[in-house]
Amino acid sequence: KSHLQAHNSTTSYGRTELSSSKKLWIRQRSFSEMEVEQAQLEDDEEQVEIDIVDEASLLSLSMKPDRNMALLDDYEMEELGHTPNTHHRSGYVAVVGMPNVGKSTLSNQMIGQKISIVTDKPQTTRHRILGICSSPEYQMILYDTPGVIEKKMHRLDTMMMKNVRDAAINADCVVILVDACKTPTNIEEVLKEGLGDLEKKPPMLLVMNKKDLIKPGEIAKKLEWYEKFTDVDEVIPVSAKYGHGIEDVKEWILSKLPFGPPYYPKDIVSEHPERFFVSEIVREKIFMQYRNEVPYACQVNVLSYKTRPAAKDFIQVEVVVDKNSQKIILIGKEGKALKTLATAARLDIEDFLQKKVFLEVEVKVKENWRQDEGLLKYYGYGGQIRAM
Ligand SMILES: Nc1nc2c(ncn2[C@@H]2O[C@H](COP(=O)(O)OP(=O)(O)OP(=O)(O)O)[C@@H](O)[C@H]2O)c(=O)[nH]1
Repeated sequence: KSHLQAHNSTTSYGRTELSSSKKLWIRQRSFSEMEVEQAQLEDDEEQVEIDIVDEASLLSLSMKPDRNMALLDDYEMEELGHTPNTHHRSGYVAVVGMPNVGKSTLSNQMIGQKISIVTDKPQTTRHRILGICSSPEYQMILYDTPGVIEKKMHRLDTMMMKNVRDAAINADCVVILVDACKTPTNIEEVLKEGLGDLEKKPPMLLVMNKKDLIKPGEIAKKLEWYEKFTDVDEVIPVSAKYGHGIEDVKEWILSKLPFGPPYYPKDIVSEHPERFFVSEIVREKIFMQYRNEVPYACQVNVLSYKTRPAAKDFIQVEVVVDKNSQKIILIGKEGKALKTLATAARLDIEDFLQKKVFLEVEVKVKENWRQDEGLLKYYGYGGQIRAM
């Protein structure tokens, strides 16, 4: 038997191990009772394991799997009802663009599920969110790259930049997002940051987002400008927020993807563990509730996530900040601010997971975490995320 170890299961989420590449990923699967018990036992030992975890158990989000080492073997295909189809297309799509242009909104619309956080503050997407958009005929693996950053203030920013580059190198095509409200400018800078000095550029689509905010005449003029002064293969105006033009974007991407079997089972929407979404939701709420530099100084870690068949899931989260003054702000008078944050986050997490949870949020000070390369890697900024 090949790459996947099959689990027989009945409820909730499970893990599948790719024994050949030692990759762990989550998919909608279920556990037998014995597995639930075992998972609970493992959970109790989790804290210890985190410290000794080796490189092999990290998910590499930028790695494009080799087709020959297909993730799905014949057994899986059969189980998922996927019959070999020579017209099936699949591939990797890098979404690049300046901060706040709507990359997360576009990805979420394409996948039809809220998977990356959307706020009106720039640079909130730190990790690359890998969303998977599937239909019986295709599978698009979307890289929602972090916002391209101009000022390199922290080591964190440099590591984010590297992630952006890796994303484009692996892509079968690139979607460059620009804000339709802004005066057209050369996209060379964004491209250079995104693609680096690639010899052979993948097919490129320029998506002019937020078209709902400008007049039709202006759209036409800007569209013409981009067609004339950039070397992208096509320009499509869309309104990601209102879902206009999304199908056209999908159609263009589809035409650029190579023929081939799916990389992942069709029921997967993302390669990230659920706990990653939990921390992203908490981060989103921090951005919504606090001002100035506070949200940018926060790192959210999920310390423990226990699934309990007979009770609410128990989730323990820590928010790491640079300074004590930030901690005081986060907690607020008599802990009121933190309570508001935790409630808002819990409601959204419950909505996302479709079940009730118990959420515990704690604030910790770790001076200068944003300059500490070791800590940053540990938090997953090296283009990898810890699989737990
Ligand atoms: N009017 C309008 N607003 C939009 C549209 N698409 C996105 N927005 C808004 O623009 C803001 C930024 O959207 P995001 O999707 O977070 O942008 P992003 O490019 O992922 O941002 P970073 O994480 O900073 O890279 C949010 O307030 C969105 O609601 C659109 O089509 N029309």
